Amino acid sequence: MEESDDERRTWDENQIRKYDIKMKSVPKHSFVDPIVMEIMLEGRPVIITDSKMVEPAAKWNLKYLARHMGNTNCNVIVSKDHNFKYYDDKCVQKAVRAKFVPPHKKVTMKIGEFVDKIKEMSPGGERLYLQQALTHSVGTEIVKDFLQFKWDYIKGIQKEMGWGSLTSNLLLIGMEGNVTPCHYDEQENLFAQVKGYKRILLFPPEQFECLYPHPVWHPHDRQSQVDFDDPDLTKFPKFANAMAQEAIVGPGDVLFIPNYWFHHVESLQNGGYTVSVNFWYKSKSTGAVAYPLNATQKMAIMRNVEKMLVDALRDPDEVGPLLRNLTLGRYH
Ligand SMILES: CC1(C)c2ccccc2-c2ccc(C[C@@H](CC(=O)O)C(=O)C(=O)O)cc21
Ligand SMILES: [Zn+2]
Repeated sequence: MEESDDERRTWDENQIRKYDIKMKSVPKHSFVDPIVMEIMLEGRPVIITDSKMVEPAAKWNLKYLARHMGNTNCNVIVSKDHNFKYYDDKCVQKAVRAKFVPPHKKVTMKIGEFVDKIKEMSPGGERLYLQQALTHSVGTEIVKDFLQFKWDYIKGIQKEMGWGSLTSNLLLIGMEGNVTPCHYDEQENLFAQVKGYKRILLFPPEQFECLYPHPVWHPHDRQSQVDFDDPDLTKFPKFANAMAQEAIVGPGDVLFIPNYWFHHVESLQNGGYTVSVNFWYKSKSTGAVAYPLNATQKMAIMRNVEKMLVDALRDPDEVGPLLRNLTLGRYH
């Protein structure tokens, strides 16, 4: 497609994927409104408008990025369909590796090649998703823009929220219609939308039981097993009770995705390519644990139990039977 500066000023319903999920809207407020920090301090998502947090990135269109990131070898995910279901090939135990079929492949390419490929995207053809950590190596102009982000505002949030260090910023360039299926991360996330529109469905940790994440030792650790395009309500009956909080973000919007909150992310269909920059932070150290524990702490406990069991049993296939023997008929 031609580099059109008159990018879509807005979006419409038929660009949104239709899922059979009950949903309500994520609150949206200007960065000057004190309610933004109130909502964030409650550990709830909020869309922050007009912050100009990553304003210097507004000029990051494909032409500009190709010109200033030309020599960077970028990580690009190639998928045969619209889903980009993250997997971690490092933790794949050999037993599991044999059965695991990676849903996409990871390649590196120069951004110029990436730009040419997404221009020739054919419907039903393979899709690309560039995700590149923003480090000093992406080129001096890009680094210059990055240093001109509103770091005083960003650091103000980090301090008030008591977060740990900024662990990484990912530059994400997605093709229209790309989907990152429902998953959670173990970090706080300030998700800045730079170009194009994305729709995010968020679910609180309390809905863990409705979203059935893969076992911790599985390559798809942290990802929901439920296929939103075709949910199997026999295997995952509680998915019918899931209630999403929907956020549609466009250029200049920043979405707070709290630690351990499940999120499904889609680049709107027929909306052109999208550019996002995320800011992942280590979460606040739990410190003195208050009882009753909250859902996030219980998810962390469940992760530790699974890790301990797979270490103790060695064979991942023995974890299920042992947990069933432990709980069925005894704990309910
Ligand atoms: C799917 C993809 C490209 C990927 C493949 C393989 C390994 C890692 C990742 C990865 C990590 C983060 C995102 C950004 C975002 C989702 C979105 O914007 O699409 C999101 O989930 C977040 O900011 O937390 C996207 C990806
Ligand atoms: Zn994520």
